[in-house]
Amino acid sequence: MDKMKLAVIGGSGLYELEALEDRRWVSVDTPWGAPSDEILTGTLGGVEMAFLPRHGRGHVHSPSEVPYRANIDALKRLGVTDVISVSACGSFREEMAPGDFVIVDQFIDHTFARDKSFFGTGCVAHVSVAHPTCPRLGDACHAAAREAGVRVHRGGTYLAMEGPQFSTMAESRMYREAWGADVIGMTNMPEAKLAREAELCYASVAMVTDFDSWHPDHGAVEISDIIRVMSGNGDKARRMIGRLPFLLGTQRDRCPHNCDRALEHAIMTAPDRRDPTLLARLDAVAGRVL
Ligand SMILES: CSC[C@H]1O[C@H](OP(=O)(O)O)[C@H](O)[C@@H]1O
Ligand SMILES: Nc1ncnc2[nH]cnc12
Repeated sequence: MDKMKLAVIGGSGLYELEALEDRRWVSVDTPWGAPSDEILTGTLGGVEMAFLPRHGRGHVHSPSEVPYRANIDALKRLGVTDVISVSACGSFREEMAPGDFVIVDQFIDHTFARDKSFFGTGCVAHVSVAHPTCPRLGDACHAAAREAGVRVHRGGTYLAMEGPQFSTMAESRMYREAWGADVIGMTNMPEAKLAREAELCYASVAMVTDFDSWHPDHGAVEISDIIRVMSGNGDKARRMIGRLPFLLGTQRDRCPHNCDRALEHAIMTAPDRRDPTLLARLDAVAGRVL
């Protein structure tokens, strides 16, 4: 058994976790630059926690400019084992209404202007993201949301778009009808891919704020509507997070889905052809296998 250290990455509307005890905002340097903000460390129900506001306090980073690699590296460097992403999203399904939570289990990565891997020339690696979220952590989020009295859906496909503009109506209909997406947001990719490369269990809780722009009765998505729903969603997220320590406990078994062994056979570059400079940058993320 290892010690559980749980991180929450807070999205739009979630910039603080007031309930953390022994709280301290810490600055973490990474070889990939600075994370979105300092990281709040502390405990909740006896479980070690870290909280990182994805857009920074005051919402300073746009979705394309969030330093995704630095964020995941910094959490790994702090000893985090499990990451819960909490995000605002639009919905493509009538039954996934504003105020509902969706425990995402699949992604369509439609982003194109972001660094998507820790690896590259001098150390090439290919991890599997066929199942990009951790079912064990997703189950805990589902149970926690239910215990918190939230209407929650287990499973859904999240379309990650580049943004920052919302979709056109034609795009919205295509994502929904032709691509089969259930919800849409701008941030969970490459975050989920990077968490897998860093051998972290990753679950995504998408909090519905709107029906994007496909719905005949709801018109086009407007930021004012999103902000109105967001604060209620933030309160629900805090209640859900408050239940997690009791469901997860202070110790963890190895991940039964091998999230924490994702790099086991992933590195292709021959040991004698590896670039020492890149290897040094990979110390936290891939130190276990290098
Ligand atoms: C505030 S609406 C658009 C914005 O909200 C979502 O952010 P996050 O995923 O961090 O909660 C969405 O992805 C966009 O970045
Ligand atoms: N409709 C939408 N599209 C993209 N990101 C969102 N975040 C919240 N609602 C969204």
